[in-house]
Amino acid sequence: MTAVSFQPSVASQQEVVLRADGLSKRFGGLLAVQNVTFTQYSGEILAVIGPNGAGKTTLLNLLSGVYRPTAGRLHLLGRDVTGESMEARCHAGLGRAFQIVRPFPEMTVHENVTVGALFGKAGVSLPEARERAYDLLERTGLAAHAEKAAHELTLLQDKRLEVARALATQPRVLLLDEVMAGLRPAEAQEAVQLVRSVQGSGVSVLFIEHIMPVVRDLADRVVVMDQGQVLAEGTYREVTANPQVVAAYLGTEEGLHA
Ligand SMILES: Nc1ncnc2c1ncn2[C@@H]1O[C@H](COP(=O)(O)OP(=O)(O)OP(=O)(O)O)[C@@H](O)[C@H]1O
Repeated sequence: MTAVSFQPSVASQQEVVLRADGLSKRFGGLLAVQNVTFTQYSGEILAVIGPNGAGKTTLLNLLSGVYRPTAGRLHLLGRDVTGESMEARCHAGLGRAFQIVRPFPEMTVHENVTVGALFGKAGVSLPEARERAYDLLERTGLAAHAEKAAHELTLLQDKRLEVARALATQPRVLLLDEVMAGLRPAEAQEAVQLVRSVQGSGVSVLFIEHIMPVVRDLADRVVVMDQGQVLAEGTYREVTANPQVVAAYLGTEEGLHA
């Protein structure tokens, strides 16, 4: 398989926020991620898609520092973070929101986000963290629920809380792991607006998503993975017209848009 080289003309003028060079991850006999190379530019929304088992979650775990790569390097904002922990990457500007939301259930919504603010950057005082948390609750549409216990939230509100907690760490790059999963179409549209507003605040977003209309609406660029490798890279229109991509999704256009 050959990865399609893609050089965005405008983005190439911009700062590189994330650069993966030949990232690989082996689990025993399985190369779950193989020689993955891509660049993300400042302000871009980059989607990572691919059929089940393609290696997307493993790649996200390599980016956020859950796993160390078997081979390859990762640069965050020009700095080599390959050997650094999740915490160090978080302090360096990488935030992550998870598919399975795990807030502290007995703490209030506001307290949950305050914890994120305290965790993210060294030297943030408690009053500053509390202030930032209120600001983020406004931005993520949760202000009216600030004093509720986190376990009282609906699924959509949970996802908003997860994004607010990740933003509280003041990331330059936000990784989103299938945050639309389980949402009804109208709720997914609300979540799309939230991600757009995150981008509007100057944060670059890299997301894994199975829901193709969400990918179409959000992604400036799409990286398609299959069997651990980058199969194609380009705009949504380019990658969905690529016969190799169509073939990877069960060999039919319907598979791609299912
Ligand atoms: N911790 C692990 N140990 C062993 N194998 C693993 C581990 N994590 C993932 N794998 C394997 O690596 C391959 C890629 O899995 P991964 O979860 O990254 O794919 P994915 O694209 O995220 O899939 P999905 O869309 O179904 O979530 C799969 O074959 C999976 O079984």
